[in-house]
Amino acid sequence: MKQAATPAFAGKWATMNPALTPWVLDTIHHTFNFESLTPIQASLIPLAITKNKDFLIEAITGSGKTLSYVVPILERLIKRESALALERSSSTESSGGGLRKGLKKNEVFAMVIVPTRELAVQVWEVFEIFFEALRKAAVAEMKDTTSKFEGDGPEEPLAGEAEQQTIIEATYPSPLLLVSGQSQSRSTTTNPPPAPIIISTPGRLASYMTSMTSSSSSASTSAYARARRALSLDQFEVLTLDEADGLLSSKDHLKNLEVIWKALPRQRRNWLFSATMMDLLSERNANGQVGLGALGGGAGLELAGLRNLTRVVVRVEAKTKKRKAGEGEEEDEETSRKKGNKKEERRTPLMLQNTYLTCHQAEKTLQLIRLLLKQTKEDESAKFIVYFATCAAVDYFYNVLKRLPVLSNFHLCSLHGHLQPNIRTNTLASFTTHPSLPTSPAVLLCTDVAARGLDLPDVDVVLQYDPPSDPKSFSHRAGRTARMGRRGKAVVLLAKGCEEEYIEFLKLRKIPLTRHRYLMDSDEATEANSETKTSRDTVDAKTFDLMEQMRDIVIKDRALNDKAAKAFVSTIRAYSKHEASYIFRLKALDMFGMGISYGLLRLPKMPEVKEWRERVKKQKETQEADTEVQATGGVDWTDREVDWDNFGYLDKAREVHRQQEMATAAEKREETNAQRRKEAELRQANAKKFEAWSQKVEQKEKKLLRREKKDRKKDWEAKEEKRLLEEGGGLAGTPRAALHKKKQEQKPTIASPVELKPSVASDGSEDASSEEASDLEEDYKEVKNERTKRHRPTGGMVGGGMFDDML
Ligand SMILES: Nc1ncnc2c1ncn2[C@@H]1O[C@H](COP(=O)(O)OP(=O)(O)OP(=O)(O)O)[C@@H](O)[C@H]1O
Repeated sequence: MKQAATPAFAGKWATMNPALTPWVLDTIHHTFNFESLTPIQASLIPLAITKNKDFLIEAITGSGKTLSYVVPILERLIKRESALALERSSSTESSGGGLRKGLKKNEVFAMVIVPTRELAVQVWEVFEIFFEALRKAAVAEMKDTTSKFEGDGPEEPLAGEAEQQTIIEATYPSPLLLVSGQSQSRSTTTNPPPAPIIISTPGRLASYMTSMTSSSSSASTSAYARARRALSLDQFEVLTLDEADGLLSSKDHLKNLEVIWKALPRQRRNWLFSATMMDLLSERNANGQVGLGALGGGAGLELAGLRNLTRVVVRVEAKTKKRKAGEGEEEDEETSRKKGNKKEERRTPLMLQNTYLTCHQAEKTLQLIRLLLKQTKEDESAKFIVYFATCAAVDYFYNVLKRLPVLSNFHLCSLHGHLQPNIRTNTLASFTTHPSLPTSPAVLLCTDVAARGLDLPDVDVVLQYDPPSDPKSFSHRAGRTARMGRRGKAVVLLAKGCEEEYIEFLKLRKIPLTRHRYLMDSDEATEANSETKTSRDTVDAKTFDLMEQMRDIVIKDRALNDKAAKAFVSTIRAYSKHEASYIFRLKALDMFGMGISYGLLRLPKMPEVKEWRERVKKQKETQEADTEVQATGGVDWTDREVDWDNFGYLDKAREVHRQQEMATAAEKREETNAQRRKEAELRQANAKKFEAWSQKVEQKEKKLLRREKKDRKKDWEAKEEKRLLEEGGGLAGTPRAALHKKKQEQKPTIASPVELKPSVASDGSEDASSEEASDLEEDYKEVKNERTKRHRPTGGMVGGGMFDDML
């Protein structure tokens, strides 16, 4: 795997026009051991040295962009120093020391801003190589002068060696490195003095500039004014933003950059570098604005005074062959070129074998492990980088994978933004200096903190466990391998049946991917069955063995279970924020598969999981086609049986704390329960009281109602009586009797032995039957009166009337 192809070069450093300062050229030749320029260096360096323009630069990863700005900054600095030295030596402001030095101690000439502390350290180291060489040259020059003076007989005493060193270090101070947890320069003070070149992340630089307030500044002074006063920026010339698209598409970075831009003089050179620089120009912001003006929700590059940017773009062309659909392709571009295939523009290195592997969500960890094993055994790879979506996921997988027996010979390191700065530094050093061999490979598990700009030597394979949320990161991640003409391989894991559209998406961005075959267990791995496996619908049985192995690790320490849950939840949150959200749909994310792949003991309680459970249940019960659930390979979920109360932390202090918390919680629960019981009893007692009272009220109300009813009846009867009196002179008896009669007429319900017929025909005339009816009515009344008499409760007799006899 460690073969290297010749990178494309474009001319020699020695013959560059304009010629480089001798000690700069010397350093490139003898310290870096570079003889030729890369295409981007050949295109940009002469322009950047000679033209007073602002540049927007895009060139693929690992193509030497760092030297493309380091060298011009140095050349411009040298020119400015000479000019000032001349100007100032004739005035009283001579810097002294007898060496050619024009800038004053606090005068800043250039700044390089990068998104991460690791990249800042790396850039600082490149500058420092030149400054070391410069100091060595100055020492040699001094020695020369000394021996000359000694030969000639000195006129004044010369400085000793230690003193000379101090003068030289003060004259050529190292660039000032401003990053979290560290301020590296020759100075050891916490707030180091400025040097001609400052390298920093935006946040640290902005706070450095604003914290260096002058004595006259007040709280009301603006941040920019304070920043301007803090440093002497009169001689400022070059502002470089490396990974500029990353910096400018982050709101946090933009806020800090605004402070810096406003403090810097408008008359300056701006150089913006990235492997994906042009993506930024075509990106839309939330308001639909396109291009530079759209950046940062309106802040835009115009804040930085960037208007007339000259674009310098170096792309690669690859010869590609026509492929048959479904063909297993794993061919690098060099092989393709040799076969004379047609040209295609691309934005990734030619020597990068950029691939994707599809598998079920549940199989991702299994495939990751098989990739690591296969690459070391078959391709002799020794250095890997594995990208995850979140810090928590890196942390968890680092802790579980390093305990898996199958990876016992791997040296695992973890790098993410939640680690302390010194741990980050040590991790990176441990990864880069590890004597990686296929028998003892090194693996860096990380987030996008290590996606951009890091020049980690000899990385053979980049694996993306989670595709990046920001598609721009994809080529930066993959670009940590195949740098400067070396061969390299990148594999992104995509969930089968739902994430494959990403392949087409990247193709449109000129990042073509080829398919990587699904990897079988080494026992059964043959090309033939691997190919069949790619089209399978069921989940690899080994997935569940791995899940149990991971669970066995997690069950040993509750801390791992916490990490697992955090990793799972944070990854789901990150998934929901994918910029390509129409491809990476949260709705289609197989929660059970993910839980299996993470080796979880139980699934966290979150709405997304609940929803997924319901969908799987529905699919099972109703057999209703849910394509997203079906695409998972039919995995189900079962919690591991765990005695959660007795599942403790290995860390003793933490376990004691948990036990205490449990005891407190139990006490609290008991208190709450007691309180609840008391409340319930009180409620019951109150209810009883209320019941008795309410019954009384009810009875009273009923009584009142009855009285009202009675009164109303009386009123009505009185009215009726009156009315009948007025109308019914012809009716027999007293008004009350008439009323009684009328009532009887209206009361048809008591069954009479003979059916009563209407006494008045419908036309109003009396008919023959009406007399008969009237007689019958009289008989009936008599019978009824008789019965009523008998029914009167006299002598305690109950029941037994005429109708009863009839039964
Ligand atoms: N002219 C050259 N000849 C040989 N090697 C070089 C040359 N210039 C740079 N390199 C080496 O190439 C590697 C990649 O360079 P560098 O880190 O500058 O790439 P880059 O384009 O900035 O990559 P990225 O986009 O990932 O930041 C480094 O190890 C660097 O030392």
